[in-house]
Amino acid sequence: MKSYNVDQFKGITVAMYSCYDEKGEVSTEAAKKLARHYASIGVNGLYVGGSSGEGMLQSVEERKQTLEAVMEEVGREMTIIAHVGAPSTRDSVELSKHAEQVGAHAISAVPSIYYRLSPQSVKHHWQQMIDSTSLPFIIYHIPQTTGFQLSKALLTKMAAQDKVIGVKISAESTFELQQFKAAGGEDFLVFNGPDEQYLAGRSIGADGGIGGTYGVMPELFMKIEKCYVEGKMEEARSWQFIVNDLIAELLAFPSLYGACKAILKLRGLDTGEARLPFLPVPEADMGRLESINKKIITYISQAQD
Ligand SMILES: CC(=O)N[C@H](C=O)[C@@H](O)[C@H](O)[C@H](O)CO
Ligand SMILES: CC(=O)C(=O)O
Repeated sequence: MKSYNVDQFKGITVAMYSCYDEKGEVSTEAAKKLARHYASIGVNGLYVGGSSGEGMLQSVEERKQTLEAVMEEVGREMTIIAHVGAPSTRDSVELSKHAEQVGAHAISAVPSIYYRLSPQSVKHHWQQMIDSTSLPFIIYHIPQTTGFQLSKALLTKMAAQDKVIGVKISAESTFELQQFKAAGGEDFLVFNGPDEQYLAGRSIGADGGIGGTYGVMPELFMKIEKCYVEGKMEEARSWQFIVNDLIAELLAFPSLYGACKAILKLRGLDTGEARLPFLPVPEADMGRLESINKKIITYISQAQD
């Protein structure tokens, strides 16, 4: 049994999008407003500075500022996971210590990126972060972007530590998800990564999900979760299909993050543009984006009926 309260991480965790001002600088004001918005609709947790949060495109200082703003605003009401992974172990450890100082509930990290690393190097990289704080640690497995294939053997070794409470798995294999859950044991948390497979992941053993597109429609993922918990599988499935059609439309823009952030802006939640190399929504596509936004809003109101 883990000595940490793992239940607080279950359910829907929004991977927060980056928050910038009109000049492209980190905006703590926008981060607070966005975090407050999620708290107000009853989202369980936030994942800060991950893929959707563009942590890899930000300086260590910018990442600290963002996390501090989120903690200040909602740290007492929501479960906050700080993504502290950076290419260098040094920066990752600095971010880990900072996350503990400001009261985050857990730290999480991808393997170091760019270099092709041995499993021993990745294990050591993660271990330095783990040993630098008393916070629980969540592995972030996203091989399609990092290139690192986390083996069941390494996962099992990591999960044996009390502090390693879970893995967020963004690989699209639900087989791998199930195998990781089995390897980690009953109270080892597995978070579904691909939003398109939330229900599939949940059905095969995931304890909850952490996702980027949740950010523009958390209510719909909360609805899928509710239907699943109540055993209404057909209804859960029909909501997942609705969500998937929306995600397919969002993926057709030059950048998914750019499109989602533009949707938030249409709703009065201005988080600035995604940072380059992520492209903004082309002017010519704004009409299409507006109609997707309207569709999402309609579904959200139906989900709440
Ligand atoms: C690479 C990436 O951003 N992955 C996210 C987290 O796993 C997902 O939430 C996706 O954004 C989502 O599933 C859309 O494909
Ligand atoms: C964790 C995740 O889904 C993201 O960072 O986008």
